[in-house]
Amino acid sequence: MNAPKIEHLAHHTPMMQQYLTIKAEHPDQLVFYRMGDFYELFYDDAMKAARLLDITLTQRGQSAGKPIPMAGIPHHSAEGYLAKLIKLGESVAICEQVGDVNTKGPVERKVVRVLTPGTLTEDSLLEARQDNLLVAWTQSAQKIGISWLDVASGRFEVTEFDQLDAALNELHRLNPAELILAESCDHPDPTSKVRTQRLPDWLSQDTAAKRVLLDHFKTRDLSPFGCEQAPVKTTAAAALLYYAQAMLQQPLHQVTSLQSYHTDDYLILDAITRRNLELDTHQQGFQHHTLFHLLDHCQTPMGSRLLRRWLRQPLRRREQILQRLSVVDCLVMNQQHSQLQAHLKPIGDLERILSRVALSSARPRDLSQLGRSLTALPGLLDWATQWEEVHWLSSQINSFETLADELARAIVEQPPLLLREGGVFKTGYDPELDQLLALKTQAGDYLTDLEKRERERTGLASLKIGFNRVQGYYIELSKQYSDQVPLDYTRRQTLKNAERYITAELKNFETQILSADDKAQAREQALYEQLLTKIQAQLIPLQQTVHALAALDVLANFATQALARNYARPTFQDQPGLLIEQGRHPTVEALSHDPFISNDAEFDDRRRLHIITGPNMGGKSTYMRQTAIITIMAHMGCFVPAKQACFGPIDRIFTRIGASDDLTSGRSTFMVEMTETAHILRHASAESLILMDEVGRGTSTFDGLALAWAIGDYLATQVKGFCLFATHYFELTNLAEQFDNTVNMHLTAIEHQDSIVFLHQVKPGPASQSYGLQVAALAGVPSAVITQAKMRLNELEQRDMSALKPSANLAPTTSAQPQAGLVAQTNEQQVQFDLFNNPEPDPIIQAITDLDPDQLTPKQALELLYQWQSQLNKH
Ligand SMILES: Nc1ncnc2c1ncn2[C@@H]1O[C@H](COP(=O)(O)OP(=O)(O)OP(=O)(O)O)[C@@H](O)[C@H]1O
Repeated sequence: MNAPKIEHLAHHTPMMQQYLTIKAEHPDQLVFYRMGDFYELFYDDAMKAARLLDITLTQRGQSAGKPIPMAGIPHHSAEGYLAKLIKLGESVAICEQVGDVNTKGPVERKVVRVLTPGTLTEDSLLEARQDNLLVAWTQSAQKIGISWLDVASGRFEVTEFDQLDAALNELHRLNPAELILAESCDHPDPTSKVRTQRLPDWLSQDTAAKRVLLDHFKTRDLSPFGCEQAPVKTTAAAALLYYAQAMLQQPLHQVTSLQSYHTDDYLILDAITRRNLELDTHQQGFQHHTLFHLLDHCQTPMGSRLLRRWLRQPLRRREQILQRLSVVDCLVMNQQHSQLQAHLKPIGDLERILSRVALSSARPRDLSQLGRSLTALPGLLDWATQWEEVHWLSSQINSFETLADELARAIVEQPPLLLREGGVFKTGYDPELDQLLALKTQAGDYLTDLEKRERERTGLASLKIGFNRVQGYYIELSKQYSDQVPLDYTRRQTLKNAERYITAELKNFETQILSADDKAQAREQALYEQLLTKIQAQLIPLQQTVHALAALDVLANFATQALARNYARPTFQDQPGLLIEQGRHPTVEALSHDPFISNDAEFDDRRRLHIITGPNMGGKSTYMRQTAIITIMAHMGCFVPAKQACFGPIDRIFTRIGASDDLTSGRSTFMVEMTETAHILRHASAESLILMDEVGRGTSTFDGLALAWAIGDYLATQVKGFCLFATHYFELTNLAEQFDNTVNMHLTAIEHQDSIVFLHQVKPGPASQSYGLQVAALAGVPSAVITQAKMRLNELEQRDMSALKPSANLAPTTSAQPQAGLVAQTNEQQVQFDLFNNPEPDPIIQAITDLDPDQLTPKQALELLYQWQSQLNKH
């Protein structure tokens, strides 16, 4: 049932009027309306929450003559429900009671926080080892601006693009939890399921956006952020700050800088490539069996998150890569990886804790974790002084000894979840708090003494002193003694079998003790705030330390992996090329029980296009993927699964692997294949690494072969990138004879007793056989089918169908010949046409064949020529 319209408020109860006013301000969010120990949802919100959370839908009386649908969630267990709603893409406005509960009418309530998927800071709502990004997309006539903000860590970056597809690629890389678009901006990716928010257009004005950023960073202009002459960047960044501040209902103190970046500084991997290479998500959507899963043994969650970022955005700048590699090398050579990891182990998720400190929402356990983590720093810094190679990182780490000492003195080892539960501070930290707490402890002794005295005075051994929240302290006596109570006892409460009394002395004690309790709570609150302020004052150096710690964590992890898995340090050169000696596929190697066969890959100006043939299951895809993965690992600053590897400049990696229908966008297998191929041919450069797996197989044999051939030709002559081109069209092996920069490679297999053994070795030259029937038999195709296929194959071979087999003596076409004619230009291929199509002989060719030219006059010959030409023009 829809929430009633705000203009009909007068018909409602005062409480419902309050609710509806608040709800009108949060139409897109589920409003959690606090009532005592519950959050209540009403009307549509109640029905939606009941459905999504599987909680009971009830009714709460009537308002405006109609029943109010209602669903409730206990306040103390709200986090679990919130996590579920956020995971489902919902947003929730938390509306708390902020006024005095004793006032007449509904207590004042206010939305104190709006939880949306992209603005979370609570650990319980976030994945520990994954970033949670809020992304803004802005557009002008010429440029696209993209900014991203990780509210939970405070990292904030911005960039801009001239090209839509480059911007879309970046958007996919960022994988936003929530997207912000200006009101007038078309959605860049209409098929996306990411929650999208529209921002008012006034924020698209450069001056308004600039003001938001200047106010936040308290700077005079935007030049420190590289946004001065870049309106789309300014608006994108401002949109994020504005939105996130509105959701958190406070300034984002954890956001201390804005970084401008250029995607050209990184090895560009598009979404298809990341998916095909299974960098951090398996093709089937899970995280296991991915490169990230294999490599991530980081000690801290922030290390894991950084590793994922590095994996999705490898570097191109040599100095930065070498800086990382030199740390890994130092740790490996000196066997220091486990020492460093031991120093990092006690360090918690400081990045996110600091953000909560900045927002003053850190909980007692955040502070105890911060304290424990800081005490690990002096030891780590001591260790670091020995190793020159880590200086660029360790120089950014402070030891924060004073702060660590204060936290160690202040916070108990196992603090309660919430500050208001009390008991957060250690005895001895604050004398005033100690005194107030002592009163409470002494109170126990005092009450025992008072109880003893009253028993003696009344002679009633069953007299006892008790406390409850409503009545406060009381003396309780069984009803049978009512006539024996002293005169100074005043009755407080009558129960079924007992009477409760108060005396002046007990009342006096109660006043003192209850005020001590309040005072102790207020004192704890004040001490906690002081502590937060002290940490907040050091936020920037703390954040700097944390970033360096995360990087050290990833590099220590790389060193551990390098030693455990026998990886080698890659090198780099300025000449174009790429050389991998004895490379291995890291995840296939790790998951397989059989030994992995290593293979070389060598690219230079004479070996740019590699045509790879070989049987199905021979290892072509594995070989191609490992070449790309090793390249990515090297550019992350990680050692690689190879004996050695050397890289010239590489700008992007493209992959066209596998084929599947893209049902969501209504594209067939072949359409997907060609769209991806078109993207590669249009964007790849001479510095790109390109993997093409079985291009053309999604259509008819001849179209496919013709396309594959033309694409190979284009890659060799126009793009000239470093390309591995796996194919079952053996005709393509002729490209190597045509082009100086093209070579043939094949995967080896041998026949053994009517079966096939894959050797998985990459060798020069084309494959000699396809082994299709043997692989089909291995896969369990019924023997009757295999036998019939064999007979059919024999028949074809007898008809000299050599074009169906690998052939070294195919008549090569020359590059001067027009591309479209390639297929029909070889004898064997002509036979293929005949085999499948049985075409009628062309009447013109037939006429020429039947003609005796000596019998024609020149005029007749000319007439025939005109006639044939006009016939041809009609076709
Ligand atoms: N170098 C290798 N060492 C050991 N095992 C390998 C190697 N390469 C591939 N394999 C194994 O062989 C299997 C098949 O490899 P892959 O998928 O790369 O073959 P393919 O030639 O691409 O096959 P298809 O043409 O049918 O796509 C892999 O799943 C892997 O288990």
